Amino acid sequence: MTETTEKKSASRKTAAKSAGKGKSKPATSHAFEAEVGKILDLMVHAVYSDREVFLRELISNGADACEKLRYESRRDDSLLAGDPDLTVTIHPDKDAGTLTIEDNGIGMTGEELAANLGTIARSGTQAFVEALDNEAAGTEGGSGDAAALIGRFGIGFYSAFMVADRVDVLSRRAGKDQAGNRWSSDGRGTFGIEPDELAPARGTRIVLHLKDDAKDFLEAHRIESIVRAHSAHVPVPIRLKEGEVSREIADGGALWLKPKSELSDEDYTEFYRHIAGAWDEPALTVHYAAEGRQTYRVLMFVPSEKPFDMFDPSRKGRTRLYVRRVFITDDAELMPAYLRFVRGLVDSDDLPLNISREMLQESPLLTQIRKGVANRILSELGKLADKDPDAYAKIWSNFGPVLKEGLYEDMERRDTLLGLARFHSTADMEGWRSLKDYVAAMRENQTAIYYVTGESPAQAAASPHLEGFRARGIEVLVLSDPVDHFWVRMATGFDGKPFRSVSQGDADIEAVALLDDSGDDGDDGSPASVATLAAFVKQTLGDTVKEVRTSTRLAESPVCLVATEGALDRRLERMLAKQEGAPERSAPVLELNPRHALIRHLAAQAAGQSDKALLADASWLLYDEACILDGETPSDPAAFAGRLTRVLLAQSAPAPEPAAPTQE
Ligand SMILES: Nc1ncnc2c1ncn2[C@@H]1O[C@H](COP(=O)(O)OP(=O)(O)OP(=O)(O)O)[C@@H](O)[C@H]1O
Repeated sequence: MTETTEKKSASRKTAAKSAGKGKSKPATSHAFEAEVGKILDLMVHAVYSDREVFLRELISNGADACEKLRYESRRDDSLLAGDPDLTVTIHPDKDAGTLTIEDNGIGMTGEELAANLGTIARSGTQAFVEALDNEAAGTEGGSGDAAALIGRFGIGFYSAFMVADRVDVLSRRAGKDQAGNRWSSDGRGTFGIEPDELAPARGTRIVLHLKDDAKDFLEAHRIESIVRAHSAHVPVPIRLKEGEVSREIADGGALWLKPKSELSDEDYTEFYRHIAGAWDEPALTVHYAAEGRQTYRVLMFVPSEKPFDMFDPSRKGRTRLYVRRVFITDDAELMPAYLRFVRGLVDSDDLPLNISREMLQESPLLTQIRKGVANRILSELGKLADKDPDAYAKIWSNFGPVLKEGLYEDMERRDTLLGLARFHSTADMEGWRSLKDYVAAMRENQTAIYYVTGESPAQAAASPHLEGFRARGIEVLVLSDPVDHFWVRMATGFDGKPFRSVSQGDADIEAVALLDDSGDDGDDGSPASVATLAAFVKQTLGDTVKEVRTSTRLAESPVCLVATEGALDRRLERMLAKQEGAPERSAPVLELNPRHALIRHLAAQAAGQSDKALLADASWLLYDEACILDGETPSDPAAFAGRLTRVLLAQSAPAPEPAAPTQE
């Protein structure tokens, strides 16, 4: 169990326990969970122009409650007794100043009222509250940018407090002899629960005592237009009750059964918002019927904004499974974890209606559906990438880090996913390059797809390892998502070209011509003396480095560190070193740039009769410099400072008399 879920269920239990007590005493007051308090505070003080969204949220909850009852009634149809037509009814009462939203769905017991309407129900909510805290820190009263946050987050039941200064929830669980209860609150810190037989015979009645500035929500035309805009396609009919007369204002027809030609973008957007509990537009809509070995309909959406729970440790998706229009569960994990940001539903004609949620995991029919849907989503993403690269790039910037998890989790679809992957690269730091683009732009004699890793694109791009690649016009992919470290080690390549880190093994790029070789006089120092220097440096550094050698990957810097062939990437190693039980870090290779003035100068000294103690200091300084370029600090700052002082002193000393041996 993660920390959040642990906390959540603990607080749910406490709330449920105190509610249980509440039943024996007439009205008990309970404190809201701290996080709820924050959300409520936001709702009560909301200066949010779209506050009509509360109605969509309450209708959505009512419809969900009806769908849950429809599911349970398959095993026990007595649950529907006397009232089989599931509906959500909206009832404005101008005299009382109340707006009532009632459903005859599953209902809640007293315990459930306390647990569901006193604590945080959703996994993303914790992240929402954190985002809220950050906003509040920077804004007056926290309501300015908070409004934008409300818009990004499906706000749920608590949104009622945007328009009401008191909310009563009367509810009775479906089933024989269930007691009715009333939950009541002004949204300021506490709520009460008491037994109340005025609760509906089955389901939930939510009575909003509207604030003075929210009385326009009592107008029938206003309600109708909100329902048309936000709730026309919830899969349960909606009725409007004026006085004693009631009429249907939305028919509850399953939108996904309708042909695409009859549906507009607005219809899809509204339905997406209902099913995803979101407020953005879908960035991609996938709607189709599969016919063949089995028949099912699919309506899936890729959001245009990141859901708050995208990196929740549970990695669970929230797609819904229906069987012949009956909602079964949103926990069937229809999508592989790396597509968990996709929202929507599958409606199967062939699964048995009485399938239990437990049996779903083993169902071969469902396995087939899962496979078909994931393939289809990936192929639709691919089509979008071809047809509208900008729209696809937006999806990739939001969900690329999640999709990339598939590169090491889903071997079967790895090539498809590599085709969908986009990267920043040294050829285009802002935009997105595909591997196809990369391969097309490869230089003559280039044999591999090169990448550099770093904590940010800017940091990765500043790496000295890139110099030789830049000088040869070789494009390098910039990998800066934590997930990159994992897939890139396992990827076998793309289009027959292996992936290679620029900071690992032999750079292997000599065969690629320099873009501008006018500055290159072909003089690599004297190869013999650089080799002598390399041998001297290796002898001085001992086991600190595996090897010292001349480099092709450097152009401007004198030195750099690289990992040996087959070892872990140095950045990954450093990242892992912070964790417990990490493997010991392996000794790197120190590479010297034979064209660099400093290396040439030192090579000459190594070959001549110079002061070897000073050259040893310089050797260590070269190593320290390489560490610094690699983003690390010298491991022994005092020794580093000592060497630096001695070398600088020798530089500024007058004539090069035979130098006195330096004292260690
Ligand atoms: N009309 C209702 N009938 C039965 N249960 C309800 C009703 N309204 C709310 N609930 C319960 O209260 C919980 C919290 O509702 P809330 O709207 O805050 O979040 P949510 O509905 O879980 O989130 P989302 O809107 O994203 O599905 C629900 O999950 C549900 O269990």
